[in-house]
Amino acid sequence: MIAIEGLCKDYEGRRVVEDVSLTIGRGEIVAVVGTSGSGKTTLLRMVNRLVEPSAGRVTIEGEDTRAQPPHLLRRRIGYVIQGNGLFPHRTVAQNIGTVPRLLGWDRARIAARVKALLEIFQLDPAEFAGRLPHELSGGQQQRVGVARALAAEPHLLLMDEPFGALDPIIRAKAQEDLLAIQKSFGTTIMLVTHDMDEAIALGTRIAVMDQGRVLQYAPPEDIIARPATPFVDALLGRGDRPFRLLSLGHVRDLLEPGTAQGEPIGPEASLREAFAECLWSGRDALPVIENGQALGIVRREALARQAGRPQ
Ligand SMILES: Nc1ncnc2c1ncn2[C@@H]1O[C@H](COP(=O)(O)OP(=O)(O)OP(=O)(O)O)[C@@H](O)[C@H]1O
Repeated sequence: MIAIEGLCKDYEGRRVVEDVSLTIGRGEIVAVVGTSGSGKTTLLRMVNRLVEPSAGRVTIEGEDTRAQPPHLLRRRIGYVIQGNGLFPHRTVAQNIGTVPRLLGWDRARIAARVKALLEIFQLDPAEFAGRLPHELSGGQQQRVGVARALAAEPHLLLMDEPFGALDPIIRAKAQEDLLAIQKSFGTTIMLVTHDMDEAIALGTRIAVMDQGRVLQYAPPEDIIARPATPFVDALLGRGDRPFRLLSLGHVRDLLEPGTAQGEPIGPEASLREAFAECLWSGRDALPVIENGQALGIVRREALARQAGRPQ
């Protein structure tokens, strides 16, 4: 568990992070959202001591982060920034192997880890290991950046707008990959994002910041259903709330017996996608099919009900 206790940061007498306390459970993904300048990056960087707090403390599994020199602390914590921050004159393999090398892993172990990570991120090692960052697309660079951060198997991964520069399709894929990796490694993730949809899609909990303070720290469904302040409400966007709520659920949740006509949908598709498909195709129900087998239907009326404010 990570405990952030009464964390503050002052720059030239101005407080930019004000008394932030949060606990992050093992394996959680905490998304930090808020307006520009609200202190998100500063908060994140105080966790790995790229920024030293003015007051308060951070503990990881009960150990104060000040118990060891910052450069040693940072070898245990993955860090990914927008635009990936890869070393331009080092190959993909050398970039990914950076922290394991610093930790003194032997060559064979590093090579095996680099190969495994490239495969996880669907980059053929034979083709990509020897390339320089500028020989990759933006999306590939971003994947290498995440692979590098995960190389030494950190328990904690800090991510600052990691997908901000990606187009919507690559971004959705990168988010999917991150969720899959998080599931298989059990990594705890703290992620700063401007994008409320991203926070809702990825976060087990969301911390909403404004002017250095955390206004609400709760699971996405609570933030949507019960925003703590008018600011949180405004950040969510009133017009989008029903759809954001739907994006949290899956077709499997509203599956009913029956048959329906037309293009089917899979049980793992989001309720938002199913509702959009009903509206777009003018159908009252969609057939739900998995691996060629009919499972039942999902009805527009049930989807519309699900989009209403929870009681
Ligand atoms: N090194 C610094 N010296 C002085 N002021 C700073 C420094 N770093 C950040 N700030 C100020 O602290 C405030 C919070 O900045 P921070 O980068 O944490 O915000 P943010 O929420 O991440 O913003 P954005 O979403 O635009 O990246 C801003 O007003 C910024 O100008």
